[in-house]
Amino acid sequence: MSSLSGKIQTVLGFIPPDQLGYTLTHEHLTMTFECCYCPPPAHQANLADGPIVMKNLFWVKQNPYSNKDNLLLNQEVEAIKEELIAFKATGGGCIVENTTSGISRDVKTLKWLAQETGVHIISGAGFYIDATHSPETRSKSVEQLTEVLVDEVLRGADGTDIRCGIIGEIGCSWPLTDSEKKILQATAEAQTQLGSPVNIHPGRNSESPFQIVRVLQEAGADISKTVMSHLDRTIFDEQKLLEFATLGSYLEYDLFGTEMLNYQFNTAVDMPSDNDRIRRICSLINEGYDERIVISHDIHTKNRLLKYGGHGYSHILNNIVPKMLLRGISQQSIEKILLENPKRWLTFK
Ligand SMILES: CC(=O)NCCS(=O)(=O)O
Repeated sequence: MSSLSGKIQTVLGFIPPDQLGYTLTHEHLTMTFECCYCPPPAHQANLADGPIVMKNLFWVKQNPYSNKDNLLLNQEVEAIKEELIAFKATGGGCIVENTTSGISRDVKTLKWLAQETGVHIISGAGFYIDATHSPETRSKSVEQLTEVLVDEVLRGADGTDIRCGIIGEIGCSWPLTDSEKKILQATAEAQTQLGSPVNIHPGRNSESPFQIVRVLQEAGADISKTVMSHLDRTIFDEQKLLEFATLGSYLEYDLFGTEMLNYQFNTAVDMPSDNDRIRRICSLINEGYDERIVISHDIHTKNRLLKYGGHGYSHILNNIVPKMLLRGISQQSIEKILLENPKRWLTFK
């Protein structure tokens, strides 16, 4: 049993699990996303540079990864502080901040935001996708990577004493790279030592979550304490989703608020709408999985903030929960999805 057993670790220290409150399990409050910049087509090249303004807002919403300014969420600390104050006033309690090494994790700013707003913030240990791995990260053995993860949870991240309360989001591509596989193996080992919650970012292929679970299981991970993120853009076939659900991870629908014609990272995919997400969640509940579902917005670009006409961090509490109730999801299931499941996941074993 680890020294963290029974505790939840925020950037301000431990909290008793009962103090958590309604929790968004996958957000970003400060990060950069230049690693995933997608140049616009030649006839729209002028839209890549320059700020977000009313005139280009719809285009940015449809092409969020093609405007360079939009990728710098780290420039919006004041706007995000205001949003977190509103999130708390709406009944929100906690935000799990999934920014890992490679996309500019900034635990000092997370600590400041937690102090200023009273929202519990939980920071993530580990590494984003291969494209962001440094030569030093690539050269590490599984044992050395495990040490990094354990250190970020037990001692602090990025040269500070601010400790991470989950491992993740651990970035995986499709196909999985050697460096990502080593990090998954290290994640399993660190999870075994710490009893920690884990969050995984799968590659954009419906086989990716299955492959990741296999790698984690072979390395001894506890899948029941692992969240599989971004299922909304990853598994579309209902039978396949139910097959995945039997593997025992938490099932995360975390792109609430994202509605777009073309999904730039995989144009073969039609990005679901919020109504599609709610329908999927209804069917998972009907199949008996309400104790495994968690939800979030995964805000990672500026255009999704209220300041830029976006849905903001309170969209789920303000708009999605009422729509879920309207579609027959019970208040009891909502309490599980927003409170009980996150609490169980976030409490160290
Ligand atoms: C920050 C991050 O990885 N967000 C996920 C974007 S994706 O389109 O679902 O891959």
